[in-house]
Amino acid sequence: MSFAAVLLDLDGTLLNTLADLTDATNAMRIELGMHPLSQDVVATYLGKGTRNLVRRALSNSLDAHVDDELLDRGLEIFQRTYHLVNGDKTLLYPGVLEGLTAFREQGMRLAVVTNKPQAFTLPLLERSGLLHFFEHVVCGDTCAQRKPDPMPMLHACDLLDVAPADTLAIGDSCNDALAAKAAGITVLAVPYGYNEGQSVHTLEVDDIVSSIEEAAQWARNH
Ligand SMILES: O=C(O)COP(=O)(O)O
Ligand SMILES: [Mg+2]
Repeated sequence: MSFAAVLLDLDGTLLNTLADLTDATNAMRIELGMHPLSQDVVATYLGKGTRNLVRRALSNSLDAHVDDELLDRGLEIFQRTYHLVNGDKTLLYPGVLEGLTAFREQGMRLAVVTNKPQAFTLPLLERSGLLHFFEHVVCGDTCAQRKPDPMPMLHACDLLDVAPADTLAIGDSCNDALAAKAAGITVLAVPYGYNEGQSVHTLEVDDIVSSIEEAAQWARNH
């Protein structure tokens, strides 16, 4: 089988954004009189978009309820701070440039499908030098639903004018795996990102690859 397009997750797949996200999270917690959290804890709260990160960080738990007033205050502080630090300590994972270049050389169309809101995503892709690889960028606030709903991946397929069956997705979390499977898209996982504290081996994916470069080799052989 050969693929016409590749949909790439952003946080934990292309870019290691954990340090900046932790700084903004802790600026919020400190301003609200709470103690800072470690990067390891914040890593388990990533993946379901900014509002869920803020809710999880305020309650210091994965699924506790936070009242709307506190959530809105937290969100305002988080957004203000993250805009200031977005990209400062962000690093490309090894093999990303090689892999994206190889996909393009194989003639594949590329899009990002991220749960990060657009206001943070586009400046970050620009600053990281990755934006030019992608024909489309679908963000957490582009569609009515975010991953793990299939809607943003199906929207990316529509924008690229490719069938889901001819598309490959690559991500680091259950949100990517579930969205891709529900959309009928082949999906690979990388093991170095953030999967809400779970091993990537628990994911229903077609394979696990060590890098985007290895994903491009995998695509060439399938
Ligand atoms: O913003 C998030 O929660 C994670 O974004 P991602 O979909 O790029 O991993
Ligand atoms: Mg991710």
